[in-house]
Amino acid sequence: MSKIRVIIAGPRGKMGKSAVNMVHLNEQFELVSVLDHKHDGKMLNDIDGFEKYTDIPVFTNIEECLQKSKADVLVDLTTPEFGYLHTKTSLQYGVRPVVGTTGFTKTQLDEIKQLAEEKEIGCIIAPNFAIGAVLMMKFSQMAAKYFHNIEIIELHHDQKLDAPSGTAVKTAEMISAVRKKKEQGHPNEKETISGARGANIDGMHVHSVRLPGLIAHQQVMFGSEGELLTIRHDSYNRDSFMSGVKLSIETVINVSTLIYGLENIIE
Ligand SMILES: NC(=O)C1=CN([C@@H]2O[C@H](COP(=O)(O)OP(=O)(O)OC[C@H]3O[C@@H](n4cnc5c(N)ncnc54)[C@H](OP(=O)(O)O)[C@@H]3O)[C@@H](O)[C@H]2O)C=CC1
Ligand SMILES: O=C(O)C1=N[C@H](C(=O)O)C[C@H](O)C1
Repeated sequence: MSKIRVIIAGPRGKMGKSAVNMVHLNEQFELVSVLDHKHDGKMLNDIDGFEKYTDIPVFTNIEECLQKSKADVLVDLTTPEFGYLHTKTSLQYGVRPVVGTTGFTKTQLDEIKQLAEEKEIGCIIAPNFAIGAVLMMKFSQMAAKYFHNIEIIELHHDQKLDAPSGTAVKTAEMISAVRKKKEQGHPNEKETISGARGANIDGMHVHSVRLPGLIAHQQVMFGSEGELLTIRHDSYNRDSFMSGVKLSIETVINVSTLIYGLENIIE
């Protein structure tokens, strides 16, 4: 069976490094190139820390990268702005995107869905690749059928660009699909300092903590008369996300539409 040819966008990043390693170690994948806006004309093994990866060109331009790489899949682990551009361009060139980058708007997600359907090309956007995090979201959705009073606290490292996290937004969306509509808190509650109650997604409040030392953590709190249920997930390193990236690369090859969230492909 021929190998799945993979491009990684953002190889020097925290996630990109782990993804380069995972693809390199996996016999069914071949890393054919990387997209890195700061290393024009070099090979990957010219970049500090990547010496062992030989014969892999580095492109700075997404179109040139897609034209020359003859890839099946582009894995994007960059920033919300560039991740969106890379995803759309990749679909336009018939290369299937697997997107871990978070911070896309609803309108951007709708555009990507429409483009994937027009082109009949698979695309997976996963706000969280960690299997435990996907279970945390599914368990929260189950609990929300019984507990309607919910607050979400997400905690991340202080280099994160987007808030709230993609995982928190996805969790709130999954809960909203089953929860009776409700505005959390007292009907007359008033913030004396703006932002005190966090972001509001469909009446649920989402609180974003940013501290050095953290990686990626979330707890969903369900309050009821005389009891509190807390569902929590912690990622302690970026390798926790790699089984989900691997599964997404294997899956995206066989689908022809947008899949938003790993809960849609995990049995
Ligand atoms: N779905 C999931 O499970 C997970 C998703 N994420 C998401 O993945 C994304 C990356 O996270 P993380 O690795 O922590 O972030 P980092 O900041 O460590 O890495 C991002 C990398 O992308 C590079 N980059 C920026 N713009 C471009 C561009 N135009 N072309 C190519 N490379 C570019 C950056 O380079 P430079 O710094 O030189 O600008 C940097 O090396 C974020 O959106 C994050 O939220 C993170 C963890 C898990
Ligand atoms: O930036 C991160 O680190 C992470 N981003 C994703 C998100 O926004 O949910 C996934 C995970 O939480 C780590």
